[in-house]
Amino acid sequence: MIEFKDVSKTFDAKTGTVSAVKDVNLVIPDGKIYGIVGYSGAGKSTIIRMLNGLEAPTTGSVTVNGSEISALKGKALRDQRLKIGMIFQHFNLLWSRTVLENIEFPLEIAKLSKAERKAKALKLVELVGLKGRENAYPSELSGGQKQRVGIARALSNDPEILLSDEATSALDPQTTDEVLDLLLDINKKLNLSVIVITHEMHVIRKICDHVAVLDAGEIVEQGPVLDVFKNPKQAITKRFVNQETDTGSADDTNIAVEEMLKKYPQGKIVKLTFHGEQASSPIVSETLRQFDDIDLNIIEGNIHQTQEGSIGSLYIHLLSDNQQSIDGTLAYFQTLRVETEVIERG
Ligand SMILES: Nc1ncnc2c1ncn2[C@@H]1O[C@H](COP(=O)(O)OP(=O)(O)OP(=O)(O)O)[C@@H](O)[C@H]1O
Repeated sequence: MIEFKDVSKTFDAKTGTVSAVKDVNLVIPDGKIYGIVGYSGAGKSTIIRMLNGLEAPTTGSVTVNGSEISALKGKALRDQRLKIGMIFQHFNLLWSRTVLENIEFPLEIAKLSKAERKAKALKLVELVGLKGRENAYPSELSGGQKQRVGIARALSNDPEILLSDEATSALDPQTTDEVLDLLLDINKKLNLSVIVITHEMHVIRKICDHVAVLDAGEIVEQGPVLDVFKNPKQAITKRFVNQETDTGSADDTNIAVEEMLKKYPQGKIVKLTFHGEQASSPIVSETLRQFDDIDLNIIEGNIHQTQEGSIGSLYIHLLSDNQQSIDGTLAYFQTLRVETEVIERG
């Protein structure tokens, strides 16, 4: 288990004191995939650096399986670092070495014999789906293949934790999904804890069990991924969730909503968010059967899968001469346990 307890980190810069991480509390259980999402400058790198002992917290403690990282020195710290494998946005491969040699590199440092290194690296090549490419150089590989090498290398010392630092940010959407599927597969096969640092909610939604939202050094919201998607509380979390649940761009949606509001100023635009079984229930037709003086236009909708089930969102326009029916419809959605948000002109 990884625990950040009341962790703050400040830096003394020329411009004054920078508060990079503020009073962070996190508990990451073994074997889970835990996401930390934040925009640039939110403090993600500082959190990683405190986890692998490159920075010490100014106050508070970071412990991994009971040992406090900032108290470790010399060999104990080096041994602890071996328990954390890392993968990076730009892969950090050695360009003059083949796939196999890259994977063997940490094992050379760990002073394994040539035969042991090779046997282990070959197993890892197979695990990450690169069989047949052992002797290729990084320049001969696609981005997704390079990241597979990065993953195999990160696993070579049998770490307890895999730390993914924006590992899919340089990849196209399809390759991103392939690499995420591989991380999921490795998490299950090796029962490894995976910490995913990202600015992309898609990555969180697709593989994480739990998410913490980091904003200006603070964790402003955290919880199981489905809960956070269903009911984001903070404005920044809503922005992250909307990255994922809106089908068009935020601008397209805003334009469509503005047009609808202009066209039917007396109606209401409502965003419905539904999950699990509701995502496949005929909610719209059930609602229309209940209220015969309601007209309902669908503006746009979508559905996505998370590790805990599906989640969908639907923008609708409700129109009626009878305000009570509109209120009744909104209340009816709530009885169906659909999250509703009335969109007002921004
Ligand atoms: N060594 C340092 N000295 C001074 N300020 C620092 C130092 N390291 C980080 N900071 C500041 O702390 C804040 C958090 O930085 P950090 O690199 O952790 O964010 P991040 O979320 O990883 O951003 P990015 O995704 O852009 O790397 C920023 O304001 C940054 O300028």
